[in-house]
Amino acid sequence: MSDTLYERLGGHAGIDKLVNRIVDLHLENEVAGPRYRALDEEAIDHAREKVKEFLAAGSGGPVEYTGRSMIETHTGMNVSAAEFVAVVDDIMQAMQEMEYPQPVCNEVLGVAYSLKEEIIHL
Ligand code: HEM
Repeated sequence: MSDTLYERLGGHAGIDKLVNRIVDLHLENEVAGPRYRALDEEAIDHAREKVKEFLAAGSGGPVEYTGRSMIETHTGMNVSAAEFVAVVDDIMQAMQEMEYPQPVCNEVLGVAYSLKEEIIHL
């Protein structure tokens, strides 16, 4: 059997490092940054840990996602399509910096994009 996406992302350690970098990029992001900079440290830490769980569980890792659904989380924010693209750009930039192979980047891109309707304009 081929490796799960979780394994190709480097398992717990890989996802830990990847999501830390993604959230750092979000905080600096010109388009999406204000959303994250508005959170206090506790809320950012919480979101960071939930995103790690979400990615680990969703990629086939031995982890249970204990956070809220994407619809529940993002409802009331009225996230724009531009903010969505900005967030996906950060994910791709972090993955490129960490030199994941292109097929792994493409797979994560596909997963992220599939969530668009559960995140924007809610
Ligand atoms: C594929 C794209 C995305 C994924 C997988 C994702 C995932 C998540 C997860 C797992 C959480 C934590 C849920 C919880 O607290 O239980 C979260 C929180 C959050 N997300 Fe997203 N998100 C995405 C896109 C976006 C976009 C485009 C924005 C807007 C710029 C955004 C803004 C936020 C904010 C501000 C929080 C913190 C909410 C709070 O503390 O109440 N997210 N996201």
